[in-house]
Amino acid sequence: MSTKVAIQGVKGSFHEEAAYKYFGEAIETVECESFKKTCELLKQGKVDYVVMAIENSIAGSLIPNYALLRDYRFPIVGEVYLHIKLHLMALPGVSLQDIKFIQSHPIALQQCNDYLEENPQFKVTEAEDTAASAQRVSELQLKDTAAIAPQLAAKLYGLEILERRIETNKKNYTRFLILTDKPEEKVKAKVNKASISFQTGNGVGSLSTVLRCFAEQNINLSKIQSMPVLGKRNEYDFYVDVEWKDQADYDAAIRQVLKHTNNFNIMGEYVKNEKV
Ligand SMILES: O=C(O)C(=O)C[C@]1(C(=O)O)C=C[C@@H](O)C=C1
Repeated sequence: MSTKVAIQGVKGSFHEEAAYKYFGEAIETVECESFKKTCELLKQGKVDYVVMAIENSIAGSLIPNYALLRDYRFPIVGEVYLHIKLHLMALPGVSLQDIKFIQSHPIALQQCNDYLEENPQFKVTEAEDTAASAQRVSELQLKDTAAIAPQLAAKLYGLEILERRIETNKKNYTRFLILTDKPEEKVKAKVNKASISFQTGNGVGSLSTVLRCFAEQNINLSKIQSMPVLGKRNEYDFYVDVEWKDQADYDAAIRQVLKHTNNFNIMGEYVKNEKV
């Protein structure tokens, strides 16, 4: 039986591309209409993994997904970075002059702001995800509508690319997390990154004391995100990603951090995705 991976969106979306990049193409991707649905399927044992976007280099963190990580507490077992390349696509035979409407995922639209501003003749509408907009153009045979989507979606839904690489910033990356409820035995020597959450007191220097523990052990902090603790004023959960070269440095830093934090949780230890 092939590995089942829940993705937000339909086949041909960046989530599917991220799943293929991490697992290879011999998997079965399971389409979900929301990130919450992907987590529910994992909880019910209907899939083996979830692929979840967590941040984009232009749009920033996907904050609601931090709440899902907090609520479902699935271990993070890996990460994938994708170079996001966006194309304008339409039915075969349709030319740019025929296009009146453009559809895509709101984040993808945001990433193509310059192109859309330079072409005010197009009426822009939001879709559930990039590939769903390509699927709709194809299924409804919309001759006046183009989708902004990845190349994979053009291939899958039989569309032709009218304009290539219309994203404003060509250095456009999205980071995805790989979640599961049955963590694999990782070869400890290879693991070099972790996602951790904790709370600190609301006092002078309490967060900097924790961060110093990492710095003193030569541990690189690659991301920090805070989320309010539900129902508690001025109290936050901090989510940090850390990277290391020497496992002993990481172990020592964690021993120190434990002395200065509450609700400390290692959400996952995994291999950093170096190749983008
Ligand atoms: O619409 C898609 O194809 C998605 O996979 C969603 C998504 C996102 O959630 O940010 C993924 C990567 C890109 O940044 C744009 C959209």
